[in-house]
Amino acid sequence: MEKLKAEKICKTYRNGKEINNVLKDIDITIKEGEFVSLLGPSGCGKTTMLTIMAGFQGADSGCIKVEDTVVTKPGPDRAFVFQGYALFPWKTVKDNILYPMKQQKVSKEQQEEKLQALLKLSNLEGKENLYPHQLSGGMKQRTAVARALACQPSVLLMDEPLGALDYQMRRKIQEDLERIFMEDKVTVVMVSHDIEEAVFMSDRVLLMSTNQGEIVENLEIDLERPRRREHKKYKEYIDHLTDLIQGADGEDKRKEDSQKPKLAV
Ligand SMILES: Nc1ncnc2c1ncn2[C@@H]1O[C@H](COP(=O)(O)OP(=O)(O)OP(=O)(O)O)[C@@H](O)[C@H]1O
Repeated sequence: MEKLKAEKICKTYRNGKEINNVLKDIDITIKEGEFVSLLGPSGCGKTTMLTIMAGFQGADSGCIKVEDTVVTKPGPDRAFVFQGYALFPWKTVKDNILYPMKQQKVSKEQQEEKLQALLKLSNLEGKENLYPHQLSGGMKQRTAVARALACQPSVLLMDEPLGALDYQMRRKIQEDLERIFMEDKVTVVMVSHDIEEAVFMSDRVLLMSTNQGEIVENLEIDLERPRRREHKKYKEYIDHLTDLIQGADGEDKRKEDSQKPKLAV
């Protein structure tokens, strides 16, 4: 079943006289329960696409649909995890996770039930009364994901969710998040510029180019979960995407790309 659809999304930013055509006619379809990464070089429009999906800003033309409902503004059907986590520093782990449920006027009983399930799922049991400054980067990240899942969103949108973590911690949290999403089965769109992370986490990787956000590769990651980094195919996927990104850096390749028909994915 189709969960989220971006249809012919166009977005141009204007700074004074300067015009920046960031996205042109971008089509993306994401299935229920699918984990899709938007990968690409800095400035290619990944975050712009994600914030349009979230309803934080509108497209100039085209539309976003979640289960056939057109997105016009942010809503509880789409949870967003920001790069810096955006936890409330004055609230404990527990109160951060409860916050969206209170906003949604979920009953006290259900709040408690969901809280316990999320603490367990996110491996945060025993940490519920700590404040964000008392947590490690990984715990903050898991709290942010638990809070995002609290309202059972249709779609989870994550912008470079592990960007603030060091290499070792990133790998550990990738595995934690994989386990969470294997259980929760939420539909996820993640922005990343880390090729390995995109391959590890995703069912499908969409590679965007700086040529108006054009999607130059739609790569299904056909590997069983939990993923194994030593798998031969895992390395092949990474090498394939690395080659494409390095190739796309060349001006000639970009010109060639712009003449190819667009991928609708
Ligand atoms: N609010 C804005 N006003 C004007 N220009 C913007 C705005 N937001 C983004 N841009 C420009 O649009 C282009 C795409 O930005 P975007 O943040 O979507 O890229 P990105 O692929 O997410 O980059 P990165 O990986 O570096 O975060 C960039 O050239 C950026 O400078």
